[in-house]
Formats: sequence, C-alpha cells, structure tokens
Amino acid sequence: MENRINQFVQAEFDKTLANFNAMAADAGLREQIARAVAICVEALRAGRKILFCGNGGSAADAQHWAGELVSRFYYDRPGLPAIALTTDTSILTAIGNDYGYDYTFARQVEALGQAGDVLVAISTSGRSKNVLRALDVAEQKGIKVIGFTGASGGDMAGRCEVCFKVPSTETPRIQEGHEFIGHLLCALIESEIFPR
Ligand SMILES: O=C(CO)[C@@H](O)[C@H](O)[C@H](O)[C@H](O)COP(=O)(O)O
Ligand SMILES: [Zn+2]
Repeated sequence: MENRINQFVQAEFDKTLANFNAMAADAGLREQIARAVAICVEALRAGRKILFCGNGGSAADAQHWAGELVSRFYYDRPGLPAIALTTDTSILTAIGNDYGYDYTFARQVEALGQAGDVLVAISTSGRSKNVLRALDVAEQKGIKVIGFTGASGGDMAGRCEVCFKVPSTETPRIQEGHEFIGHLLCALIESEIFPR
C-alpha cells in the first residue's frame, strides 16, 4: 500500500481513538447522558415527541436517530414519536424560498412543536443559524433542547438543557462522537420505556 495512504489512515485512527478515549474518561459525559435520557423519557411518557434538526452530516444524524426511535433500535417494541425536521423537501424548500434558509427548522418547530416536546439540535460548530433560530422558538414554546456540538459549543453553549460538547475541533471527529452518543441515547430510551 502507498505509504502516504497508510500514514493518513493511521493518523485518522489515532485522532478518532484519542477522541473516544477522552469521552470514555469523562464522568461528566455519563451524567449528561443520564440527564438527556431522563428528559426524553419524561417527554415520551407524557405523550410528547422528540424533534431533531441539523445540517449536512448532522441532518443525516437527525434522520438516523429519529428512524431508530420510530422503528426500533436493539429489539422489537412499539414505535416512539420522533420527527427529523430535515426530510421533507417541499417543506424545506417552501420555508427556504419564502422566509430564508435560516428559518428552515424554526418554522417547523413553530408548526409541529408543543410544550413538553424535546428538540435535539445538532451542529458541530454550534453556529448554524437555522439551528440557532430553532432554539429561539423552542425556548419560546417550552420545548427542552438537547444540543450536540464540538468542544466550544459555539453559540449553543449555555442555551441547552444538556449540551454534548464532543472534545474535538475537527468536524468529522465531532460527528463520530455525536453518532456514538446518539446511539447510546436511542438504546437507553428504548430500554427505559420498554424494559425487556
Ligand atoms: O458532514 C459534513 C462534514 O463531515 C458536512 O456535510 C457538514 O455537516 C456541513 O458542512 C454542515 O453544514 C456543517 O454545519 P454545522 O455542523 O457547523 O452546524
Ligand atoms: Zn444507528
């Protein structure tokens, strides 16, 4: 194999493993996970739902995790109410065209969100304007926000009930951390609400 490729792959493994080791050693992260699960379980038991938003790779996370709650994660059980605000191209293009891209999620939170719901807001920079505007509406409507960001938290820091700040400044590393934590949340929500 070409040496350049070999070195690149090794360096990527090193960064990813360092990122996951830092997360595994962080006791605060485990407490945050427990809090986020409790927030979601309380909402779902009260008949409320979970909304997800994010751009690019984070849009993929939003859809991925909503799918796991509505369908299944580890085992068969009734579906849980979750909606990714990233999937309906008619809604997204109408809002983008009529009001501007910054409003793509806020308008949907306004239309679909109810007090007691949970908004999972995913942004590696913590600075995507459409995600920040969704936070504005969530705050106005009494919707709790669980944030997923990078190390700094960007402009989402201090605006979320729980904010998972993956300890990296590199977008792919942050996204890998998000993916892992999102899977933990799906698994734990499933097993809390439908214990086997
Ligand atoms: O997946 C990736 C990079 O790994 C990209 O698509 C990335 O998600 C996009 O550039 C997003 O627009 C970044 O937005 P954000 O995470 O800063 O909110
Ligand atoms: Zn998954």
